[in-house]
Amino acid sequence: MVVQAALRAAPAAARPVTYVRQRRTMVVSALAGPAIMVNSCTGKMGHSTAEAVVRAGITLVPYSFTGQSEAVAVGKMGVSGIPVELVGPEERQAALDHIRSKYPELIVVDYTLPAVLNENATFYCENKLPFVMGTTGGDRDKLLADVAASGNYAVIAPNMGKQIVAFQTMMEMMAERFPGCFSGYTLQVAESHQRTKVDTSGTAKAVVASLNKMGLPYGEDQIEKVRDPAEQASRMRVPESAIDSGHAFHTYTVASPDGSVVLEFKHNVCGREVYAEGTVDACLFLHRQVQAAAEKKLYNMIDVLTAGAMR
Ligand SMILES: NC(=O)C1=CN([C@@H]2O[C@H](COP(=O)(O)OP(=O)(O)OC[C@H]3O[C@@H](n4cnc5c(N)ncnc54)[C@H](OP(=O)(O)O)[C@@H]3O)[C@@H](O)[C@H]2O)C=CC1
Ligand SMILES: O=C(O)C1=N[C@H](C(=O)O)C[C@H](O)C1
Repeated sequence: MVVQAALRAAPAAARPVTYVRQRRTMVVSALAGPAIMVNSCTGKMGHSTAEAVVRAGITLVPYSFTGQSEAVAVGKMGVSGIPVELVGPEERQAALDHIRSKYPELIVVDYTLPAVLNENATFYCENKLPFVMGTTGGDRDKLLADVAASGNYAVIAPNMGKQIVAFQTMMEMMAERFPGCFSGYTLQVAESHQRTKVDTSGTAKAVVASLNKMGLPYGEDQIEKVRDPAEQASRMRVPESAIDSGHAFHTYTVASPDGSVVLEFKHNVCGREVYAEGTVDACLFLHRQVQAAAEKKLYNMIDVLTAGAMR
C-alpha cells in the first residue's frame, strides 16, 4: 500500500512502464492450469487473497484492476515479492484480452467496493470470465440476475471463511428444520468492522434472513453497525491490533419477552486470512466446475463447503 501511495504521488512521466508498452514487447506463451487474478490487490482483502494464492502455489496473474481512472496503467505493487501491474478502468478490456491469451484458465476474484461490484460483474459476464465475488453490498438481486442471465460461472458469497460459512449453514439448517422456533422472542444484532467498511455486513444480513425464518421479524436496516474505534475496543472487545487493520465481530442476541431465556450467537474474526484462504478454495472449486463444463453455474460458499472443497 505504501508502494502504491508513492507511485500515485509520482508524476505521470515518472511512473513505471505502462501496461500498453509492456503488451507490445512481451512474448506471450499460454500457461496451463488455473491462474488467479485478484481485483484489487490495492485493497485489504485483495492483497491478502493474492498472498494466499501465492502461498498455495497457484499462479497469481501479475495484473490487478483498480478503481483509479487517471491513467492507463497506474503503477505496480508487490505481492509476496511478485510485482503486480495495476490497471485502471479505461485499459481493463485491452489488458484482459492480453491476460487471457497468456492465462486461458483464468479465474477472477473481486474484492472491491459495494458501489462498483455490479458494474464489475457485468464486465466479467460480458467477457465470460469465471469469477469469485467476495465484495458485499451493491444490488444483490441484480447481481444474481445478471450472472444467471449471462450463463457465466461464478461463486458469490458475503463470507468466504470456512468456519463462518459452516455457522451460516447451521443457522439456515436450523431455520429449515425448526421454522418459527423463536416466535414471540426478540432479536438484536450488532456487527463491528474497521471504520472504512461502508456497508452493513453481508454476513449479518444472511444470518438475519435465517433468523427471520425462525420467527424473528427483523429488518436489515435494524442491524447495528459499530464503526467507532473506541466503542469497538471497550464494548465489542476488539483487540487494538485489529481495530483498523480488519475485524468482524458479530453478536446476535435472541431473548424471550420476559428476558428469562437468552441465546447469544457470536462469531469474532481478527484479520483477513480466514477469508483469503477460503477465496482460494472457491477459485479452485470454480476452476474444476468450469473444466468439467458443469451444468450449474452459479454457486455460493455453502456449495463449496458442501462439495468438500475447502482445504
Ligand atoms: N466475502 C468475504 O469473505 C469478505 C468480503 N469482504 C468485502 O470485500 C470488500 C472489500 O473489502 P476491503 O478489502 O476491506 O476494502 P478496501 O477498501 O481495503 O479495498 C477496496 C478496494 O477496491 C478498489 N476499487 C475501487 N473501485 C474499483 C474498481 N472499479 N475496480 C477495481 N477495484 C476497485 C480500491 O482500490 P483503489 O482505491 O486503489 O482504486 C480498493 O483497493 C467489501 O465489500 C467487504 O465487505 C471483506 C472481507 C471478507
Ligand atoms: O468488510 C469486512 O471486513 C467483512 N465483510 C464481510 C461482510 O460484509 O459480512 C465479511 C466479514 O464480515 C468481513
